[in-house]
Amino acid sequence: MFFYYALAITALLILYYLLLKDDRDSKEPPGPKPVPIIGNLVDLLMASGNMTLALGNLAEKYGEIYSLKMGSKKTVILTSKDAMQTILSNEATFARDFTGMWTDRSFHKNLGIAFSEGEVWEKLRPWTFKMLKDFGFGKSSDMERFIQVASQRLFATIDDKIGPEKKSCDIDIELLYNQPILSIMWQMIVGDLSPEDEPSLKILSEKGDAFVRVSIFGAGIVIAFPFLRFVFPNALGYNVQMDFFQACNTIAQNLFKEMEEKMRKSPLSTPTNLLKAFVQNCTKDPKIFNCDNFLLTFQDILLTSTETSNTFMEILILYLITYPDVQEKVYAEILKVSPDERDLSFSDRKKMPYTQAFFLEAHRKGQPFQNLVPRRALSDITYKDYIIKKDTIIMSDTRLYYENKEDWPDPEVFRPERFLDEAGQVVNAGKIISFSFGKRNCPGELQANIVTFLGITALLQRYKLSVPRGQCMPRLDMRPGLTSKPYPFQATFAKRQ
Ligand code: HEM
Repeated sequence: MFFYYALAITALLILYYLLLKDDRDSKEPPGPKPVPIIGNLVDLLMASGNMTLALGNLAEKYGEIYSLKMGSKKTVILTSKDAMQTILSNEATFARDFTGMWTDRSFHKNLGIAFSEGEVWEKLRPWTFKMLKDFGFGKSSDMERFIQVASQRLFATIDDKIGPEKKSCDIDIELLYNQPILSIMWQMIVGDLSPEDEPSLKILSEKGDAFVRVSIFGAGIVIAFPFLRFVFPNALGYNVQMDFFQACNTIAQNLFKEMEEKMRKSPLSTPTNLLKAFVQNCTKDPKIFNCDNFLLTFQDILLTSTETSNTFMEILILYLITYPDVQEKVYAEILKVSPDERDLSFSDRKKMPYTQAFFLEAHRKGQPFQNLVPRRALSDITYKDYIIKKDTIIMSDTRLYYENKEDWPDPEVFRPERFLDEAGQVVNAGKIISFSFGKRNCPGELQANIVTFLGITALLQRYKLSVPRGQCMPRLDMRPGLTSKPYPFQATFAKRQ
């Protein structure tokens, strides 16, 4: 009998120890006490039903940097610009949370750009973005051509919907720009867009849209408990996500094989696009330049560029219809630089300060990437009096920074003028942090700016946008997901005379 009592007491003591144990070092940032297995999920849920709001709400109690446990993962959350800028610029944070579907999609190997680290990341990221720049990305005249092709295709679809009899029609904005942006990226990787490419683009676009839709659901839970993807693969969207990756891989593999074949026939031809340059490098440095790494680079470029830029386009359209006076001011600048309705070029933006201010304010208020992309500490890091331990996941939340009254008087108001000085020139552009910090920041910032500037100005040259008659004003809060995006809404597209 005594033995069983002793056993029961020991079990209770172990349970008590586990429940109260906090494996945090006193120098680690403060935070709510985690419980075994689920970590701080209850604290997050109690802070808000919306994960992206919950992170900010906890920061109000614990400060600009605090600790949480996502399941068993040690995590710190950064909420001030100073903490993000200092910590994310530290090279000891140039790694990612490489778990769950991110490892499955890359065959459990260190591949590609967005989730790789060490030598692969150090070589592949600068090489890829240099090539994209040499072959069009960043040279605005080539980009302009890519964007014109994509815009013409989109306008033809919209005009078709309006029809010959009418002057306007209502259009769903959700994912409207996914396919046009995808086609721009395709041209940048492959060099052009031929009719034979259309089926591949259609598959990527459809499966990409499905990927984005399911990835909204369950994003938080799967981060904390990656194994759940195998337990509930349908409910958590895992099957759809893997289906998209599989489709990307099949298409990228075919492109790679076809190019290998072409290069065998004429090995000395000069590369004119990223794909060709990649295949050509395979003989020189096969450790980095191989088919697996091409598949993941292809996936990464599509994944990182399409969803983010499409979300930002949705945000821009949302604000243009919600604030018609802002739309009129942007349109007035378009007319001023292009009275004869010629296509704008990226360099025109220098003569359009209000439009630039509109884009900056849309970044501040819309926050397309409110949580940036989590990093992982490669070694212990010191920030002020705190230590972030090796292998801690580092998450950011830009909301409190963008909403604080010291940096932004009247932060709740959408007011592009806050980015203009008295002479009407752009100021404070450096206060926008959507593209993150340090050498692991977003390498596509310039390209994203070119695509969204030319995409929106071409749209406004052709159509006046408004809230459809009889419909309520669209919601201005964002829904959480891979990016924070507007809730589905419609806009009326009326052809300008
Ligand atoms: C409005 C549009 C965009 C926003 C707000 C955005 C923002 C971001 C952010 C916050 C990160 C994470 C950086 C970090 O960890 O510190 C990132 C990563 C990345 N972005 Fe963008 N991005 C946008 C568009 C693009 C475009 C158009 C491209 C490609 C052409 C691109 C390519 C990438 C890549 C490859 C990474 C991973 C970088 C790495 O891990 O080294 N992004 N982006």
